[in-house]
Amino acid sequence: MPLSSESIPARDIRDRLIIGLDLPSVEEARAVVKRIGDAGTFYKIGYQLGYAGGLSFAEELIAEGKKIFLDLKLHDIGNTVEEGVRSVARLGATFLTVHAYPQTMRAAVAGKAGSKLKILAVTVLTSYDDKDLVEAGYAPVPAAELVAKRAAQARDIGIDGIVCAATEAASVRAIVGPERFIVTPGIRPAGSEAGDQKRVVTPGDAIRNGATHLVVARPIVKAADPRAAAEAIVNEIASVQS
Ligand SMILES: O=C(O)c1cc(=O)[nH]c(=O)n1[C@@H]1O[C@H](COP(=O)(O)O)[C@@H](O)[C@H]1O
Repeated sequence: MPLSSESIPARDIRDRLIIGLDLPSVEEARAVVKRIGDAGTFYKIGYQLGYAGGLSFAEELIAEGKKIFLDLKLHDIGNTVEEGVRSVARLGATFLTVHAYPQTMRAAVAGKAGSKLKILAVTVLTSYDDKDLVEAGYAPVPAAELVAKRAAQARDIGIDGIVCAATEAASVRAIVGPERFIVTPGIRPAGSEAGDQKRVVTPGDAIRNGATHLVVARPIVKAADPRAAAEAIVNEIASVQS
């Protein structure tokens, strides 16, 4: 069963919104986190901030009681991924992404052994549609089909959760079973700009489709009032039965 907003306490509903700190410096990220205050409990740090001091900042936020998703999207030879994941596991983050290639996923599962870190497998990026897959060298395959194949492989390898577009969350749930996390970026509140995202869904529909967590960056961190933008999404999550 997907998480139900009726059966989980309010703090856990806030945890279902992961705010992407896609910002150029720790100073700017710290200022945004301060403005969001207790409306934000779970933050994602990816390439932009991660390569600009963001890993130390992640440890700072963890020490303050926030949850951290390190979106490093690892993909390399098995030994490098395994040792990299082992290093990340020591930081105390909650989630880490790897690309959903079987070798990479197996190495990540080995590297996190004995830690609390949860590995999320990125299936097909939400900025890709079927045409982009062909351009990248794949034989014509609908993105949803490739997502399903990779989700099944992730399940068989013992990955903790799947990153996919919320358009595929319901079919992924049927594949991975009731326990795994389904984390969906490409979320756009009604009326907001899609930007480079192609498979976009509103917060409410993503939860209805079975997402356990929503990843939202620009619609919050670039908003005139980031706290209000985060609160509005949390309220939308809370209003939906899933
Ligand atoms: O792994 C991710 O978080 C991710 C996977 C994916 O398929 N699509 C995707 O957009 N993301 C990340 O989710 C965030 C979405 O940002 P916004 O489009 O600004 O909300 C970015 O930080 C992306 O790096």
